Amino acid sequence: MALSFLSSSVHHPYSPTPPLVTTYRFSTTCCALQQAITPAPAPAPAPPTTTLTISSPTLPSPSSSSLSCALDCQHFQSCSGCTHEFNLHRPNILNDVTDFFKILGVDDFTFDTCRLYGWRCRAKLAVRGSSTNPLIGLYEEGTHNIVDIPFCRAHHPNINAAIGLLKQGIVKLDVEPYDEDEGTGELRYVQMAVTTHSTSLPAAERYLSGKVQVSLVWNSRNENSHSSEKLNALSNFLWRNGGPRSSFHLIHSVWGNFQTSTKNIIFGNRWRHLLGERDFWEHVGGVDISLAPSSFGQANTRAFDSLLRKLHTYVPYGASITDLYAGAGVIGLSLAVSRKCRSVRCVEINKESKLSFENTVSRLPKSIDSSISWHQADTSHEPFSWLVGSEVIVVDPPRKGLDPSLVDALQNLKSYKLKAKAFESSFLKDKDEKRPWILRAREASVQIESKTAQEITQSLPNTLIYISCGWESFKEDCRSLLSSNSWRLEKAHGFNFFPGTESIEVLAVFKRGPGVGLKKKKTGKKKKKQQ
Ligand SMILES: C[S@@+](CC[C@H](N)C(=O)[O-])C[C@H]1O[C@@H](n2cnc3c(N)ncnc32)[C@H](O)[C@@H]1O
Repeated sequence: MALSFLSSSVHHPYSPTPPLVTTYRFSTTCCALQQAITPAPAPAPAPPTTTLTISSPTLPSPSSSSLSCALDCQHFQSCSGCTHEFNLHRPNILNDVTDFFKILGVDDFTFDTCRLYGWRCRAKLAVRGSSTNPLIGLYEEGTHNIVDIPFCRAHHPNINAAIGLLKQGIVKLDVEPYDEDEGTGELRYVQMAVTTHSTSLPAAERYLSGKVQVSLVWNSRNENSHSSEKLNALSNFLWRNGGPRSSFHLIHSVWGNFQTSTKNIIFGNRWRHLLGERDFWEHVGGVDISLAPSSFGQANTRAFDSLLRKLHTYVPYGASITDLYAGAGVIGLSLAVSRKCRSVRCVEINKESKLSFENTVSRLPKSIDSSISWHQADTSHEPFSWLVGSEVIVVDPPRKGLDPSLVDALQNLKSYKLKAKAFESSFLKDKDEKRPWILRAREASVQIESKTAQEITQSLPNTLIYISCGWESFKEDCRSLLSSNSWRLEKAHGFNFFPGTESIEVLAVFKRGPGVGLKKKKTGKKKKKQQ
């Protein structure tokens, strides 16, 4: 087993002084290996619950793998971010996941353990405390107390460094952190997003040299309020000390977001670009993607890339696809390039993602000959209209899973189609087009036509690819889809998107048509041999 010293130990001047703990992580040749999980190995004996503190570095023996894949984070007891301290490469939930898929006939479920530390490239953190002692972190479980997490092991190391710099700025400029009880103070939250996309660096150095886009959530209506001078001063401080002219270039850009609501909503609707590059580029799934701070972005960039590459293998070349719950359309656009899709429709409720989608499209290879569209719409309204006309449907819903109306449409595709036909024949006599899926295609929020004329078909999808970050809701949706006999489950893969937690990301591939139901339990009776 190959082990490497934690490369994030490169000490940045704004990183807080690290504790005297030497840690190890498996290199990609060990924990990040793809494992076929059949059957699940017996759980490793529980290691002692003391932090692994080693004064002089010695490599742990291979038998201590549970310790080597330990979180080893001093914030573990108080911070609510991580729930598991050991065996980060194998979350406890995996046994349930493996069993679930096995019962449904998927024996070759795989699990990609991905990067175990420094994986989080996007973090939203509360800012509380005082201007002399700011606290930046997550809530303690079940409370509204903030736990300061300067040494978080999940954060990309440059997020921790940027937090260190931000704290210095708060103290120096006397910025008042938000007080939830009083509704007073200036800085409420900060979002840190890391881009690891600098092609001016050798590939091996890019990840750890990532630059941080800092979004400061300011407790005012807009940038004209009396406290915004301080926001600008804080932004300038970050730029002067962490921007391209500083001795350690750490900051990619600084944004302001304005929020005065007393509710538990992090962002307000108003965003202002303050300093640095406006566009934030990342490279995943074979494409350059642009992500505005207001758009959804996956937290684990590397794991998402692995998932996308696996997903590509399930989409036929030249297919027409619809990407539901699409965000900025990263999945759809990466398929447009890698699978040369004939058409790609992305559907997303958040209008803020539109600009990011358009930016990403602007960098797609010119050779792409695909009809591409992005629609700001609620998938739960008339979902059938988004299902018709594509061979492959990709769904990537939030943790709560698919909207019930979408599950219903997926379960009853054929009857919807019959209704649609009746609808169509009653209207096609009219010159005016009334079919909602055709009208929607025309009214796309963003539409890029293919160079080759594309026929709008009314075929039904044959493949459904479900990407899930919510295991419990996935199980429910999966059972509903299978129980309708409209879909069968063909493949499933897991990805360690959130090491240290009880969550994993699942990629499941369904094919249309009835499949084998739940495997019957063996009764122990031998079947008579057929003569
Ligand atoms: C887990 S994210 C996936 C985003 C995108 N697939 C990606 O990987 O970047 C779920 C997305 O679904 C969107 N969403 C939530 N409810 C929706 C709905 N009813 N209709 C359309 N989109 C929705 C959210 O705004 C969010 O962007």
